[in-house]
Amino acid sequence: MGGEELIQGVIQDSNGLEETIRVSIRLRPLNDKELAKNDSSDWECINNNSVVFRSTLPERSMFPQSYTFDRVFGVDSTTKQVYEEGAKEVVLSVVNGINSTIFAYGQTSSGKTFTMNGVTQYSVADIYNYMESHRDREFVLKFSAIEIYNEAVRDLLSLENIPLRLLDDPEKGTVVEKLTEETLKDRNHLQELLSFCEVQRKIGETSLNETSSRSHQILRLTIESSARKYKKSESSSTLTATVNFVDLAGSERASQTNSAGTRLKEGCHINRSLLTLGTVIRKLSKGRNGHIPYRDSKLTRILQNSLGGNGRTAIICTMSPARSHVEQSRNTLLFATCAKEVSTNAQVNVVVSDKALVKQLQKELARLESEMKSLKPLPVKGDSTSLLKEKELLIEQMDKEIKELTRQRDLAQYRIENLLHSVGEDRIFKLSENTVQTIPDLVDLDLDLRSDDSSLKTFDTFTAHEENSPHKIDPLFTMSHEDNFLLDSSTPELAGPDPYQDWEEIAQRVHANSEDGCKDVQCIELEESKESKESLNENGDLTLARLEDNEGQMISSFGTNQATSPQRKNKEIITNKDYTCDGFMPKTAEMQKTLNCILNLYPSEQSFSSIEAAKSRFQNLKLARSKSCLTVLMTIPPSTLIEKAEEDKKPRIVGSEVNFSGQAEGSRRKRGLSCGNLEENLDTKDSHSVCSHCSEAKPLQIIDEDDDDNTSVLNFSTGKKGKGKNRIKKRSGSRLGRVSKKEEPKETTQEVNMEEAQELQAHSEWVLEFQGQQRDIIELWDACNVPLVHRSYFFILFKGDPSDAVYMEVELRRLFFIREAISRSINASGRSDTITQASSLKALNREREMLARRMKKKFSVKERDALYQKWGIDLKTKQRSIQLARMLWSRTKDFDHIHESAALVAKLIGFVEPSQVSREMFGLSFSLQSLDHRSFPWKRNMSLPF
Ligand SMILES: Nc1ncnc2c1ncn2[C@@H]1O[C@H](COP(=O)(O)OP(=O)(O)OP(=O)(O)O)[C@@H](O)[C@H]1O
Repeated sequence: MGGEELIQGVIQDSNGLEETIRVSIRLRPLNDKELAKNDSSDWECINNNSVVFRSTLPERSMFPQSYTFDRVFGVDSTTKQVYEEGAKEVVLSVVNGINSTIFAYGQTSSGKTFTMNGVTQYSVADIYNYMESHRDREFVLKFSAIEIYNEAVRDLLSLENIPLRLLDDPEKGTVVEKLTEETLKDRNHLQELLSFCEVQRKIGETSLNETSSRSHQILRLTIESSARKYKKSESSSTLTATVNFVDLAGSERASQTNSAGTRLKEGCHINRSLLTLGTVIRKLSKGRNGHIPYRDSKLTRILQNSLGGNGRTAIICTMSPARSHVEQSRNTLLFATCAKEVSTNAQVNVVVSDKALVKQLQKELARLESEMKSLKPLPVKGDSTSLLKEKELLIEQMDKEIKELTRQRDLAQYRIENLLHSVGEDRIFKLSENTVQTIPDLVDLDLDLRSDDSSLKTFDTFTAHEENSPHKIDPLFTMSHEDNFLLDSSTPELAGPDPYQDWEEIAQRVHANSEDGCKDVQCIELEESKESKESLNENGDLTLARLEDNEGQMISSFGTNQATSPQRKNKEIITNKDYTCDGFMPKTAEMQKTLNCILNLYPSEQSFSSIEAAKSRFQNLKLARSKSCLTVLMTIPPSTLIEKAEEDKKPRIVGSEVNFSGQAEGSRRKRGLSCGNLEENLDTKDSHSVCSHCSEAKPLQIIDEDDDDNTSVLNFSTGKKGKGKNRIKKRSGSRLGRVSKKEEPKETTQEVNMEEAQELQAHSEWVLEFQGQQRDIIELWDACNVPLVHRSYFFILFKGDPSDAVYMEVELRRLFFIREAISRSINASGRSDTITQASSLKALNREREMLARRMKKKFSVKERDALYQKWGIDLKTKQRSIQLARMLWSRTKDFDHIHESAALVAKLIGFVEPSQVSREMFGLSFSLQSLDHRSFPWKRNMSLPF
């Protein structure tokens, strides 16, 4: 074999030859001993394929047992026949590149060695004959021989008796490590080696003093054949195959050997290999499913390819015909029967030359490269690691964010709860304020039943609420709620539950109804809006007409700190509508219309159907509560004022009239506005009697004021520290007049004078107190940025009547509270130097809006309707309450939340007990129980216009 054509690999033909193991039976002749013992044969080969057991015993002779195999050789058969018909075909497959194996299986001294030696010789002869007959091809023969004894592998070509290890080769399967493999030079060389192996085996057996083979012998002849090449550049394929000649040890069982000690151990090992061989054959005979225990013995492991694998196999089972060996013979036949069923898949093993292999490998490499290009590159380990770390960091960061957001959410929820809580308190407070400012408009209508006690109770309730509230109100939010009413002069936003889906429809109906009632008033108002300016310019001192100073300029210092500077009041004009006379006028007019509507809505039998009736009653009743409020109610309609003023061009008796006309005459003297004055001015018919109240208390001297003493609505509402002394003096006069009118005649003039003196003294003290409170309130309005609307309302309603004390007190308390809250807020921010009050209030407004939005979302329509039903408010009541609230709101624009107002009205007028008004309804933090109905005694007697 040339060195340039090294065998690099074996390629098996995919189209293998599947066949079963060729099984032959050979009966040896009776040997001399057997013949001597007349150990006659019970076996008869009836044909070339069957052997029959015929017992010589009469009782068994009738039941012959027949065994059929590929070939059965009788005692007369020669080894050549056995080889030719039982092994040659299989053996010579090796020259065609197919592995082959010839087994000799049988009991001891059955003729295995005898037969196998002959078969090997014939095979070698035939192989060489084949080689010689195929000169066009080159053949390489290699020979190796091993012996397996006691599961030890021995190299028969080696003189050293060293056990060899078995190795697993991926291509060749199990190989014997360091096995001598002789390349045969010629057939003689092979014969010498065969002889040597025989000697080696016999030497071993001789050492054991045994005549029979106790070991397995495997002679292996490998043949590489290739087409003979004529040019060095030519490449050719090579066929390579191995033929194994296996002479097994005797198959008898250990028990049958009657051996012990070494013999027993030997027998066990022999049996181990033979038993494993039998198991493998038996399993293979049933198919290749399941585990085949090739590795359970050295024999089966080495012959794995020959047993049901890539190769052709022939088994020659030798048997003794002696009757004494019947059982062993039967076992041999059973093994042969199983082996007959085993199929193999012989394939041609093509050895590719290095060049062909390189070429083939290059082709394969190109194909693989093409496939790799079409595949996406897998991520490198380093990249995937960094990516993993990146994602872990991201997850960690997201976890942190989630925790932070969760914390913020909890904090926000807590804050919102506090807000709602505080809003509830504030809302009640605000409602209380509304009650003070708006409901009193209704309250004042019920002149018969009002008392100082009721108002005081109301005030007490509010005070107690503020002082005894179990809730700690956050100043910041409290302030924001406060300013919800105080700081926002715009039309209040409908926040919170809005149960009035049919609002517009209802409103239109109500509006129509109310407009009917207010038609006259509105008509007058239209006239008034036009005439009032003229009259203002002409007269200048009516309640709502005092909008310009002596030079005719608008006073524009509402709601600003500048308002406290009298020097600037006539010089600056604020263009903002809400803070100018133009902005103030409609609001005041709206309020006035509302009040008029309320008056008109009351039935005549309740003495409130007409202003005249009310005025008449007023003149005859003792004003126990806010006289100024009532007076405003009775005198606010400017048209009426104007009408009365125009009608009474004639000189007035009272000092105010004198002053009025005096101003018309160009005098710079002005008069303070007081309820009494207005009342007196308006009531032309009864002017004398009313004025007599004032005149009794020296009204003429007191009412007259200096030119600079501006105590008009604008001055008061804008926070100007007007000299209210004269006005208060005038009030004291009214008070005195009222008192004197209601009092019974005194028994003596002295007692009367004493009482009057005491009362005068008390009233003087109140006047001073009121004046001080007024100054404080004005300052606080500025400090708290109280809108003009509120200032105006307050001014109109409370003008120094002793019964106004509670309202003054409430206003002061609230303003103090707001100012303190603002201060705390600014201080809490730590940036008092940079954060202005305005910015703080702006922030609070934002919070208020946020809160309002939240409240707005609180209930759905269905939920609200369900609540109405739950609270026993039927649709009619609901609509009526809505009507009233709508009317009030549309006129005054002073309700922050119309729905709340409506509900409050509905509750307080007696449809439902106030105690049933829950926080759910108003979005308040606690029940309106604090607004105990005793605080609103008017409701028991008040009849609503529906
Ligand atoms: N077909 C045969 N014709 C004539 N003699 C035979 C035949 N077969 C075997 N013998 C003889 O029988 C004897 C035993 O044969 P052999 O040694 O081959 O048996 P064996 O099966 O190999 O026994 P062991 O397993 O103990 O080696 C030998 O003397 C052999 O010459």
